[in-house]
Amino acid sequence: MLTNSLKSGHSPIRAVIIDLDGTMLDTLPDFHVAINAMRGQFGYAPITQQQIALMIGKGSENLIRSVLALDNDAAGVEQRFDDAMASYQSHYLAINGDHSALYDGVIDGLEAMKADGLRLACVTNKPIAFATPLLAQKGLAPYFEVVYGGDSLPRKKPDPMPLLQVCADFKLAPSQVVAIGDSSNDAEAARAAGCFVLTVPYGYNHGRAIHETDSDGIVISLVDAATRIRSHNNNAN
Ligand SMILES: O=C(O)COP(=O)(O)O
Ligand SMILES: [Mg+2]
Repeated sequence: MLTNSLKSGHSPIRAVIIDLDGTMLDTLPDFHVAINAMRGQFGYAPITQQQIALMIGKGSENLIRSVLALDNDAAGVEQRFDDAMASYQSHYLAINGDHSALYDGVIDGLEAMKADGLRLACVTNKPIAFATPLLAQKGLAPYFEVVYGGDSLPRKKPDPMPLLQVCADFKLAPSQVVAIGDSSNDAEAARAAGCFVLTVPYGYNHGRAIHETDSDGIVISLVDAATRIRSHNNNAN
């Protein structure tokens, strides 16, 4: 049961907003290849997946600034930002999905949610031009009625804007919606929107244990999440 469902009078959950990187797909190897291709072009030494994992979660601009900051002062970062971003984007699009894999239980979890009549949206901080072909390539696109990338709206997670937009699209109150993600960005956005939030422990949370993030529960897979939502709804009014 979702923690907050212990409150009396809770309504059933009707929709689920699911994060992409670190929740449905292990995309770290794609980031690694694209970032090091960009770094090679600029004459910078390759960096490790572990370094990149700490920088993922707040969208491409934040990632590129963090990567450039390894070799540049603040002025150098801004000076090289546009060229580095263009290089990174072309390298990423060239390999998008080639080195990424679905986490266990993703398809089964999405199937279970669909079977339970839940509406599904994907909200990612990944640019929409990366997210759309990636969802299609991995067979995830048909599950989602709505997809928002980090550049689809004026503000991205941890701002609640994309989650509130999904609630509006689905004509649901935030209290009828649960977000599932791997990072504090997802949890903060959900809390600010007034949605429930479940977290997964296997993704990228800026190097922090997911237990440090405030949520309504930690689920080991999307199958586990589907089970929690079903039990919440069985106890709802
Ligand atoms: O691209 C990122 O920074 C993270 O994307 P996510 O929101 O799907 O985890
Ligand atoms: Mg994520």
